[in-house]
Amino acid sequence: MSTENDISDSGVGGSGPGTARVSVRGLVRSYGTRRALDGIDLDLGPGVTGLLGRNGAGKTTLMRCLATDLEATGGRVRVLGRDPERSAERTEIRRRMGYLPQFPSFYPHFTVFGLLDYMAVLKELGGRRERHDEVRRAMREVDLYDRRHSRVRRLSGGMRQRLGLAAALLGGPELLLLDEPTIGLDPEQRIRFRDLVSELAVHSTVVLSTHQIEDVSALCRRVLCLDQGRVIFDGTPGELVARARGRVWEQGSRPAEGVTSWRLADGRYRVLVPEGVGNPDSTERVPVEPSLEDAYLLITGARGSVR
Ligand SMILES: Nc1ncnc2c1ncn2[C@@H]1O[C@H](COP(=O)(O)OP(=O)(O)OP(=O)(O)O)[C@@H](O)[C@H]1O
Repeated sequence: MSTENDISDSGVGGSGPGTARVSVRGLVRSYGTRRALDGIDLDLGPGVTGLLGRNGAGKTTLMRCLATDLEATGGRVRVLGRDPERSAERTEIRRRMGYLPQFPSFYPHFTVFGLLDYMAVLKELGGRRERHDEVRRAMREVDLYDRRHSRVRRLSGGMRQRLGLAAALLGGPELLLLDEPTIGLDPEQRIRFRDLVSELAVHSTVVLSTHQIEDVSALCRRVLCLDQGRVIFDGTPGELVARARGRVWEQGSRPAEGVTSWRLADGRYRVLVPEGVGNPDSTERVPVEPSLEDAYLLITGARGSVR
């Protein structure tokens, strides 16, 4: 019989409750009277899971609970087989996890190398030589090695984001929590990021909270959509897209209210028809294959014209 500690050490496994790196039951997190998370159940194994949801849906709150940065108000959380409410176990989780917060902040006067080395010390990564090797590896992974002597305050926004990612990668974490990691990255760096995360996710569990639907399409085997602190979809990107089939159209004129629509570059309109609403009334409408973004907008109940 496997125990929770076996799980964390196994390095492999699916996403059932017995083998999960992250296991959450009935998680509630409130801020005062506002319930940001309202009963989340979740088991995550290796691979990349995308976390989608509108602003305020609860994504960052969930990430912070998994990162041991916020305590749950109710429910049960296990990360890498450990209980974040127990001090010693919390420390062990932090040692074995990488976390890129939504708004990472750094000491501006440190150099890139100095800052990462400092974080590696806090993570208790090996002796001096091993630690420095690991810092160099992380800098190369995010293409910051040439900037290792630069002060943090002199880095561009995208470079700072990559610095945060390098910090999260230190020590080869079994669990990587990335909260909007590709904000500010140029297309070349974004591709590099996807390649890196995809490679890591062969053995690690990666949770990617993002508004960049293309990143989810490119990287995620599994997608969770949150709405008002609840999981409203849990499945593959393909299953999410399948739900939108027959509900996406293009037409020449702006549709009546009650559907989501926006004007395209060629002057036509893309129209998303939610369940329970009749199809568009235009005779020149054409059904089109939904994208993941269409499916996401439909499931989160976007309404009205997007201008
Ligand atoms: N520190 C806080 N104090 C009070 N309320 C908070 C706090 N942090 C978040 N909230 C509230 O909790 C809810 C969920 O916020 P959260 O930041 O988790 O959403 P999110 O899905 O990450 O949003 P975004 O996409 O805008 O980053 C929101 O209603 C938000 O206003």
